Amino acid sequence: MATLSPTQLLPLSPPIHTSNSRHAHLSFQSLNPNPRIFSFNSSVSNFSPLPAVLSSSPITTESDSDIDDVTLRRICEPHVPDHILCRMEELGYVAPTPVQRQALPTLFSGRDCILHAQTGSGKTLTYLLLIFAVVKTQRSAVQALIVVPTRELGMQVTRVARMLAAKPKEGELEQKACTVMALLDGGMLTRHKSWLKAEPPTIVVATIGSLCQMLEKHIIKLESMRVLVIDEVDFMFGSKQVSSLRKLLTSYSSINSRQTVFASASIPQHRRFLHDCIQQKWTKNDAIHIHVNPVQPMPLCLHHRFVISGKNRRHETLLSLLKSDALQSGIIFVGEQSEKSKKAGNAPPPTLLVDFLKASYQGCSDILLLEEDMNFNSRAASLSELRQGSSYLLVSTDIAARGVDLPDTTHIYNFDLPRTAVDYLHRAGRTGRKPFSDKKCTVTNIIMSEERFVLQKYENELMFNCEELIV
Ligand SMILES: Nc1ncnc2c1ncn2[C@@H]1O[C@H](COP(=O)(O)OP(=O)(O)OP(=O)(O)O)[C@@H](O)[C@H]1O
Repeated sequence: MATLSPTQLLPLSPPIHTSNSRHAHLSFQSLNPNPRIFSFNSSVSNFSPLPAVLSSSPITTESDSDIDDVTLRRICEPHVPDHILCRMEELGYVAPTPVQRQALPTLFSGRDCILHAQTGSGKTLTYLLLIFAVVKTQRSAVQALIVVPTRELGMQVTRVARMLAAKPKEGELEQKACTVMALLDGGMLTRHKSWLKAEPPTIVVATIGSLCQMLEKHIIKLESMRVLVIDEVDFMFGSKQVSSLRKLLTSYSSINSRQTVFASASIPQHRRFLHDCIQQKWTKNDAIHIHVNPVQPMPLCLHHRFVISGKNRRHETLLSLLKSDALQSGIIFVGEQSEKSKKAGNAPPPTLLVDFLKASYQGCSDILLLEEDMNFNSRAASLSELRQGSSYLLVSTDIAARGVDLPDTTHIYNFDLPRTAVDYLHRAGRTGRKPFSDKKCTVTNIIMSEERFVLQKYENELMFNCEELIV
């Protein structure tokens, strides 16, 4: 199984026809000269003609004005219980985002789906609403499983699911409240064991490592699972845990008894992935790829800049950017420490940067660190502190690049360039996360002159423009 890498994207075919021109789609295909390298299933060597279900068609046949007025409630009724819809509205989810408008009717029809839409477009609420439509809280069994790549993303998805699942008001319904368990690496598995034995939760949000431990010991059972979601699917298939993921998709439950949803903002070679999903029986034959806004992989509200800086001046460059941006809240992405540097006993670069900022930057009350080597409690504490603070500066490795939702983030700084275009897309997507806001957010790259061509390559692949800033 090969890992997924950045691929060049190019408009390939003419728009796939839709009955409504506003939903017209273009398909993209990787230009990678050796497609097997990036395959989700390198064993599939001969391509049969691609299945006819490759791209989404418009789900609705309503007129333009109806579409403009449509509410999430209208799309979800009668599938999602009313108390969940009320809670959803209390939380401020009233109008659907494009992915919700396009995907929910298909999801409610029971089809397996690859949910492919920009960062910050509302994919989490989309699959959670499907789950709430399907599960029956009277049954005492795990009925929905959401698999995520990191503990941080798992905590966030659990938080949203629990907010939506808040107990029905007294007398309103005889229903039991829906329970949500977070089964995440670094958690207390003994506590979870007792919970699973006493009364299985309705929804489980899990990282694959912890989940497999529970599955192998038969502590968690998935026979009653009706919905399986794999979030950040391209990352999951490119990770070391791919064999566990394949096993989960094929051995612990049957595609016929569950609905399978794969979600991500980046699915390189998505046509091939859909093909492999069907061939490998990870999904049913009529699985659909719903690709929202394929001509624009990067959210339009982002303004991209770059600053050329000498290697030894990057801390000062960052400091002067922070001062001139007068930012409210931002994330600074730093590359991982090399093995050589670790062996030499050097402090990790994110730690050094936090120390530098604490000593020299007064513009932000909270300067926090998030990196893989921190213990799980400190990682959790960093994120929950951020969610409470009104102004923050988070210094992080790519651990915060996928899925983490901090809607108040207005600025992203790439102190080190990401390794791939896909990584750039996800880092940049940690800002501009208020679906109905037209506020511009900024992504700034601090680069050395010899890195300009790398950034240019990302601009071409992801179809955005980066403006030079002289500081
Ligand atoms: N219908 C809606 N109305 C208002 N806000 C919404 C709606 N749906 C989602 N949001 C908000 O949009 C933000 C982004 O949503 P979400 O985290 O689901 O994005 P995503 O598509 O999963 O992004 P990523 O690919 O980066 O993980 C969240 O803060 C969420 O609360």
